Amino acid sequence: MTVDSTGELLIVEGLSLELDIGGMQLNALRDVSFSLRPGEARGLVGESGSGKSLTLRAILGLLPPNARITSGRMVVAGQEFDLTRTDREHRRRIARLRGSSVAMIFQEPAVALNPVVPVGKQIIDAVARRDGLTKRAARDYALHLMDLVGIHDASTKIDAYPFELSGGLKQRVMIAAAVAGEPQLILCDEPTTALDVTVQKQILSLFTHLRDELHASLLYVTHDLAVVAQLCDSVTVLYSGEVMESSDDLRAVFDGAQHPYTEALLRSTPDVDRIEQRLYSIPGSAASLSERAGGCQFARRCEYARDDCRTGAIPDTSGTPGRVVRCLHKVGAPADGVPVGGIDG
Ligand SMILES: Nc1ncnc2c1ncn2[C@@H]1O[C@H](COP(=O)(O)OP(=O)(O)OP(=O)(O)O)[C@@H](O)[C@H]1O
Repeated sequence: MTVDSTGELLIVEGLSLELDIGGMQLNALRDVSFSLRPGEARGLVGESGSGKSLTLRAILGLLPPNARITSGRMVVAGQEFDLTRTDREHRRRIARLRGSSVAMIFQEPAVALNPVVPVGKQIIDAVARRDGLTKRAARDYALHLMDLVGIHDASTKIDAYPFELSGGLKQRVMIAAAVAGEPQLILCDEPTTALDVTVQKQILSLFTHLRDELHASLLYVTHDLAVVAQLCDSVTVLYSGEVMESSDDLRAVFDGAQHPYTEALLRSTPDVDRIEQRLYSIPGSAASLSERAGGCQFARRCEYARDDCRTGAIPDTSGTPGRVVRCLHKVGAPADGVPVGGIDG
């Protein structure tokens, strides 16, 4: 496996992105950085609109036409990319990553699967992109992949059309096609959101299984910290296009979130061990792209916010290697024992 000299499989550094909306250039991502070791699963967490999908799309070179990367560097499997480049050579290099080192699993199988082609053929086509496989070997390998992703009667299902399969099975087909190229890195964009709870659990177990089988790294986008707890080793929390908190050690965040937004997210995540609990709901809503101001983006909803949070860039105040906390008044810091406005506010 090729990795960066630092031992990381993926490094995203200083990714900033603007969207052209009605002629206005609006910041959608600002200085987003994180990395992933071989075999690691990192959760990329945040509410709707926080920039999770745009981050994945920037890595894959699949951005919408009105998006422009204004800064950012990426290293994938030892290859370096200046993400601000848009020339053909750069686009070709990034496109080459897709289907080889990097695979993407989308939220909606309907988007990724062709409705008029049998699912088996779609997996075989993905398999056939690998060098030197005969038709027969590609079919056998497709059957193996279907088995790997838990499609038990693969020899029957291989000829089915997507509409003949349940949502969970379609998701498994999409995953089989995505891993056909034996990717080192799998990017997942909320792949269980459209599924019911039981199937969600099965698909999450499948990802754990695939990680073990393929030794792949996962970058898993979700709004749900409970999913991250189940699947991931590390976490990066996004809010309004900026990293609020990030840790190579997931446990450290669950045991002691330092950013008020992470703490609020944890308080609003159901705990299966406590049935009779009232879930916390973060007051207010995130600013729209055009309303985003300087300072900490979360300040307008933050119980701990003070005047200094609303101006200037917010530095990383973590002081711990492998951890980032962009907050001037961290949760649990001595001066912040009592949140401004009180705990019930
Ligand atoms: N092509 C686009 N044109 C205009 N606005 C866009 C475009 N793509 C994304 N946005 C906006 O950029 C912000 C970030 O979008 P993104 O899809 O990355 O969020 P997300 O965290 O993945 O949200 P969700 O969980 O709802 O998918 C949102 O406010 C979204 O509406």
